Amino acid sequence: MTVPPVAIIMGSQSDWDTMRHTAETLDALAIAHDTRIVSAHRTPERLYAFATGAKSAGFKVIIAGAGGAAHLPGMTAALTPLPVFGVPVESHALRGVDSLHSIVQMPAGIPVGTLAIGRSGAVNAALLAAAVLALSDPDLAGRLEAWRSRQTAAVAERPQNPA
Ligand SMILES: Nc1c(C(=O)O)ncn1[C@@H]1O[C@H](COP(=O)(O)O)[C@@H](O)[C@H]1O
Repeated sequence: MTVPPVAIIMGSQSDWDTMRHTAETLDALAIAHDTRIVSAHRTPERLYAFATGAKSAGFKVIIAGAGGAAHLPGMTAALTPLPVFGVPVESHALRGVDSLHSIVQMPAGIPVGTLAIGRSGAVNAALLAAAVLALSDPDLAGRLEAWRSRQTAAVAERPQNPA
């Protein structure tokens, strides 16, 4: 079985509402991906097995979404040499600021590329993964360029119903 280039992992089923935007953006770029629930807190052995085996399995980039005390992206980065992008999921109590701070403040030596809180971060994690993969995939580079051109063309010059 061929392993897709991107793994999307998330701490809980409840993160899917955010992380589905990563999956949808990768779909729009025809980038195959795998989605899994992996939690540093609740399923530490699953995390260890996944992260230590991810590179040899054939994954190229890992996108990790988590909320609250969001240790998942950092712990994943500690266990693999692959690039890890972290998406702070918006939490109820602190609106995702806790998630953001947990993911972004990594100690020097173990990087996590941290995106914005919520949907924007989930979309941009996919685009960043696409940009990395496009460095060695000219077809994907073309698809990414076309995606951005469509986005530009979709922005109206004037707002509808201006106040
Ligand atoms: N931050 C983490 C980790 C982790 O970092 O390992 N595992 C679960 N969680 C987060 O807990 C939040 C609440 O989870 P539940 O909705 O299941 O209670 C989720 O946003 C999840 O990412």
